[in-house]
Amino acid sequence: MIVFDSIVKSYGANLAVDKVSLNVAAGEIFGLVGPDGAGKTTVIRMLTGILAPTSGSLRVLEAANPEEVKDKLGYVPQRFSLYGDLTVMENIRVLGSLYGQDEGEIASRATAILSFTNLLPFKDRLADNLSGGMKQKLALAAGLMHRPLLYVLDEPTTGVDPVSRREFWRMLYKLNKEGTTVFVSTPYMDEAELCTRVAFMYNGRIVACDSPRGLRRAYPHKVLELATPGKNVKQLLADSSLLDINPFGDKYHLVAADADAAAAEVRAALNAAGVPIISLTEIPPTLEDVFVALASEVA
Ligand SMILES: Nc1ncnc2c1ncn2[C@@H]1O[C@H](COP(=O)(O)OP(=O)(O)OP(=O)(O)O)[C@@H](O)[C@H]1O
Repeated sequence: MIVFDSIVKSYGANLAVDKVSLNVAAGEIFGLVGPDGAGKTTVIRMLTGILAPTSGSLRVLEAANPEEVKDKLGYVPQRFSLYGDLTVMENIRVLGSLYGQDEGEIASRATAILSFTNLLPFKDRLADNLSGGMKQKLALAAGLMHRPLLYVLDEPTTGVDPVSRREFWRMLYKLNKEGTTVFVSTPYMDEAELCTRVAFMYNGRIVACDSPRGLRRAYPHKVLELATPGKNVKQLLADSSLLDINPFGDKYHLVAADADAAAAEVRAALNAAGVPIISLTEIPPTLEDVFVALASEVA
């Protein structure tokens, strides 16, 4: 459905996308995951035909130029602009008419989509008066007016509260079950977990691409989760054999080659400093652990 072959995009001397190759099959929820500035938006702009690559070749829905398959492609850009002074229903209808749909088609499709996105009760509300989460849902709804085969979303949940994010993902799943392939970029690792496959992007490059389970399985280290009220953990463990120490919410993830040996070392160092340990246990690596390790390998 999507093939990127050694795609490069540079802005002058700035190499935004560096030899990216991707292969996305029909039916996937494919996640492009990476921090701000990694190059995700640039990839998506090439995928949707807004930007042309500097070099390399791509195919989207069998076409070498995504412009040719625009009618089968839905796109929600990072900064989706709604008409604040129009209602929810009016916003949707405007988009329908942009796609050249006739009045009857627009009316029935708009109602179906607003019902799908749970926005029907708010159809007469001005877009300006929607909450952040509802605005995102309206953006999602708008991109569905023409029943896309491939749905491309650029960081659709950035700045949205966790409950709305979950609901948004439930809708993506529902859409996917109905046969739409989803390509979504996100900076959030919990969202990466929800994808069928994930490409990790860092500094313009894809540093790994696999299912969330496959990515975790390939992780070469052990992770210990440490809960402690101590504040200077990094300093206290600076001379240990730990490979990395990363704050993780109100805990720490300690990366080690040998979990048992590292646990003994950590207990000894914190005990010696009089720092209490609330818990210290080996846990399976999270995708964030995997990404941090991959990013430091290529940095
Ligand atoms: N029009 C442009 N001109 C020059 N440099 C650009 C342009 N657009 C993007 N860049 C640069 O290309 C790199 C990748 O940017 P891109 O927006 O694709 O990243 P991103 O992963 O989507 O991050 P963000 O979430 O911040 O948008 C960055 O270094 C950015 O500054």
